Amino acid sequence: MPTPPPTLELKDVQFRWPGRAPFELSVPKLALAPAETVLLLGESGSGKSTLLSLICGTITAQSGRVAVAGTDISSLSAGKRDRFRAEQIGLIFQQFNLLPFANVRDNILLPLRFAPDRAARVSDPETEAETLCRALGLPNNVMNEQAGKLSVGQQQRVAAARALIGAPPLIIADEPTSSLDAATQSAFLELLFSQSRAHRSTVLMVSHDARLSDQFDRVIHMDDVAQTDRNAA
Ligand SMILES: Nc1ncnc2c1ncn2[C@@H]1O[C@H](COP(=O)(O)OP(=O)(O)OP(=O)(O)O)[C@@H](O)[C@H]1O
Repeated sequence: MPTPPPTLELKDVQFRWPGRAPFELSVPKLALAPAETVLLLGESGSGKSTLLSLICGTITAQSGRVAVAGTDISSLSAGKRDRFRAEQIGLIFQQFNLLPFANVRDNILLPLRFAPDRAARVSDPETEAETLCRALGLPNNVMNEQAGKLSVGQQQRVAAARALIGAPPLIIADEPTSSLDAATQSAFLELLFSQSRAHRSTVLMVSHDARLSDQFDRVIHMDDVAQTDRNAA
């Protein structure tokens, strides 16, 4: 069988933050396969967030290729990039970024509003949101609860459901477990992976915490994928 194209591919990427203390990041090669779960480890300041921003297309590289699901993000206009991100990438942030006054249902369904193709994959959004809540271990009847009133662990699961709905090819998680104890972290990852595998979504998670390594298919370190220069001229 032919090898499927990578869900994420970076090739000869060069990016430089401008300013008085410029920071340059270069990534010669990085590829993630469909349904792979990858932990990206790195020290503070090593450029993890910069790399995630390049992958999400919120910043663009000066040169090189950053392709998600086969499309080079730099080939898209800024407006098209926003829609592309909503279609192709499920995001779980460190602070979850839920709308605190909106209910769980509206939080989970939010990305579908900006991503018609992703929405089209969900025949019954309400039922799909409920199914994800159940699979992620949220209590029954949580859909009408105000998101800001849930526990931190529950909010994290709502954020995961929001990222997973409509099965985007790539899930990006930026330190989503840093505020949780080890047992809760591990249980959350189990749930996230069982759902991402069911949808064949690739997961790229960034962390400082090497103790999570065993749960992932592959662990990569910033030092191994990227060269950085803090004094780039
Ligand atoms: N918006 C920006 N403008 C200019 N420089 C920036 C910007 N964002 C980050 N940098 C610089 O890029 C470098 C890498 O920062 P980045 O946030 O990517 O690292 P990180 O590995 O995610 O760190 P942490 O784990 O502490 O979040 C730092 O030197 C930082 O000062």
